[in-house]
Amino acid sequence: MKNDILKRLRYSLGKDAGAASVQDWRMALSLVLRDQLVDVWLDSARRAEVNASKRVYYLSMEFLIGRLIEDMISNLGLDAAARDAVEALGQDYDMIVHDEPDAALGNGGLGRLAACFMDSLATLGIPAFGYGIRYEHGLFEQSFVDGAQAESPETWLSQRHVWEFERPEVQHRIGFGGHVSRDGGRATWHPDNMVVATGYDTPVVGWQGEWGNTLRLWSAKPVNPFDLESFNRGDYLAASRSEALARTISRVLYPDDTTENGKELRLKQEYFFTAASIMDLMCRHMEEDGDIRALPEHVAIQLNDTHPAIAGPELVRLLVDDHGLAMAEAITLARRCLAYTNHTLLPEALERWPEGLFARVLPRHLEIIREIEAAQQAEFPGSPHILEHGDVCMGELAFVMAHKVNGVSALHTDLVKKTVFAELHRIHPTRIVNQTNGITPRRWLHGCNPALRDLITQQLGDTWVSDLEQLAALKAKRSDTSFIQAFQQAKRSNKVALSNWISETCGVALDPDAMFDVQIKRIHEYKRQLMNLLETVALWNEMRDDPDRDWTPRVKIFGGKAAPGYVLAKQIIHLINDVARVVNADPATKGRLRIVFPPNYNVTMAERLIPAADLSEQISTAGKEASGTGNMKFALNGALTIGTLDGANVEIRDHVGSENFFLFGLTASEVVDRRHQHGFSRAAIEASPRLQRVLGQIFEGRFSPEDPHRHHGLIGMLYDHDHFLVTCDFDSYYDTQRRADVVFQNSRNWASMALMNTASMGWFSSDRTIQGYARDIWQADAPRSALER
Ligand SMILES: CCc1ccc([C@H](C)CC(=O)N[C@@H]2O[C@H](CO)[C@@H](O)[C@H](O)[C@H]2O)cc1
Repeated sequence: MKNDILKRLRYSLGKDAGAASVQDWRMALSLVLRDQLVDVWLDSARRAEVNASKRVYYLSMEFLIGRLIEDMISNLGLDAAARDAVEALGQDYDMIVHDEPDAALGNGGLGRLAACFMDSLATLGIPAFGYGIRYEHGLFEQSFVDGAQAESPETWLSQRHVWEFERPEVQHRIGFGGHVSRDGGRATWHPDNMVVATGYDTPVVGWQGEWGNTLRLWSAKPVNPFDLESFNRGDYLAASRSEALARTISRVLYPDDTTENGKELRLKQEYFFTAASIMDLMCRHMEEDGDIRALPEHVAIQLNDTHPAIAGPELVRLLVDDHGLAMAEAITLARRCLAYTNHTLLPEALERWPEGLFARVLPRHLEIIREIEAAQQAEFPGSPHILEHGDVCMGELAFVMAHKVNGVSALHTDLVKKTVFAELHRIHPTRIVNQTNGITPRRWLHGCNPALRDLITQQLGDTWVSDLEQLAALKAKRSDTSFIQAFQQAKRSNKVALSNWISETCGVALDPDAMFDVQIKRIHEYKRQLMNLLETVALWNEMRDDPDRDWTPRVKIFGGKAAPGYVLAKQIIHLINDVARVVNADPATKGRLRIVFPPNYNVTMAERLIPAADLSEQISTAGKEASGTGNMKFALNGALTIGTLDGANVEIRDHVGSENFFLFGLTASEVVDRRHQHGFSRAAIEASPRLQRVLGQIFEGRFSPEDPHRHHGLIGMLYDHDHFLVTCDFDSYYDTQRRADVVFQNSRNWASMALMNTASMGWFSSDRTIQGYARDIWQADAPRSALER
């Protein structure tokens, strides 16, 4: 490999070793690795074609991939070889792999789940394509200016993205606007604005490099790139106008992760990638099979939330307008190919597009949606409407056009049946199924936690990496002193590594023997970072009130971005940084309490923080977090969870044992009841002197002397609009934190509880989740699943 790297450096990058930069070495190493995976990739594509096997198409507006170099290395089993080769060339291996920018093509949970699913589909040998958008700019870069979030454009493509292959021959014309003409019964759409979707393919090779799938991301390009006439007239802007307009469609990821923004460009992005993907898979089917009516046998399309829900009308459009099927048959055929995953119950996240906008941008699709609505109403009179109050409801459209709909945790799926789709569930009682989320153990244990990985492999061999339930064998080690010590040592070495990184990047010194208490996720009121912060201030107060008490030293670590337009979430960030500044400067609690908030939380930072965590904060208002996946990553890496009975916390607690989980707070049904009680938050504050004191301090500007009124809005909101019941869960949360303090003081006991978490997380592998989709939704076989091996 050493010579291959030198050869690539010379002939692909035109550099000799003496002149090479870290980036050059990384590119050269990556190109050598790429050579290794192309064979299995192309071979898999050929085999899928020859076997005419059913393909899965995962349509997602987001793929939160992170870095790929380490994934490629470990899936090819080249960890040692790559490190040895790079070190033999006198280079710093960690520096080289850390040089790769994150592919931050997603906001949070939904996007990261899509990335984990791609890894599991390849590891299980299920032929699949991931389809999405090749954003020029991913999720914004976050920095803090005087404690407040500032955003700047993300620039991952400012350098060559070495893992992708541009496919200039894979192009589809995507239309917008215009009108529909009719001759006889046939409709023809005449768009008045076209762009070209060009495919960029990234190979996704599974564990042990036995199968490779494709992530095809679409980039928008103009039909006519350059208007020479305008240029010759000296109107240079006009000359590149069409190019600029076209590129806008795949220019940037919308940074909202819970609020639909109703922007026309967002609708165009959704249609652009969905239409290109549907056209692409139809071409492949017609080339390979040729019988349009056989489509459902060969194609399973999964819609990652409602963002690609236009896939239903688009498929029907092609079947009717291009293939001449009758509307009714086309609708039925399309439904047999489509399935939809719901990821949120938050009303503001459910997409509804104004009919007027639809009529302007997608006139033919609006007609077809009317046909779909009419057919649904005819067959199921009184069924909830897709077209309602002048809006196109994308949730109802996705549901009606899918043969299966799933939630992402048992509690969430239950709530989907009882709330957002209650009526449709009554009409279609077998359509909704549950598929509890999962995470890939390749990135989220084998890759990010070598210390724990090696300890486990020493014990079990390494087949656990693709058969995670084997971890259960470690339960027998919970009273094995030497194993527990080795387990503790692995955690401590991760905490030391993180302490070094935090002191370098944030200039804050951490005590690796303190409890590392971590909350990393998007900033949102329902995730209740605010409650965590209020508990921290209460703890600070009592550490100062009672300095002689044997306090468990705590390090509070926060990480997460707020959607730029989400003012309240940005205020929460500002408050956390304001409190951190005061607490970290307080000699009275020095060495006992530290608060750090490293800016620009992303996948790579999660890989750094999670292995070093002792306590995982999963404290959302019950009924609001559809599943969570960070919760799974923490437990797998030997952290204990403090959490509510929400999302997948419920199933995690069932698997790890209630004795190994710090539960607190109202349940989902208690939340609903409490909300109906008038003045519930004032009553809760009234009943908690501890909370009153903290709210008073913040309100008076104790943590923002330079702007005493800064947090008035936030605190005022808790008195009268505490929609997410921070006030009601505060005391039980505080008490549970104190319980965790006591347990942590018995490090041996804590470690065996942590081991029980790691050992019990096998079921939360995304391999198990994907096998569930393959069995219950796609009817696709998984040739390489552990079961089949
Ligand atoms: C239209 C704006 C928008 C963009 C993204 C979203 C996503 C659905 C939000 C999201 O990421 N949801 C998270 O999905 C995860 C994967 O299933 C779950 O684990 C999280 O609980 C859920 O919040 C909603 C609305």
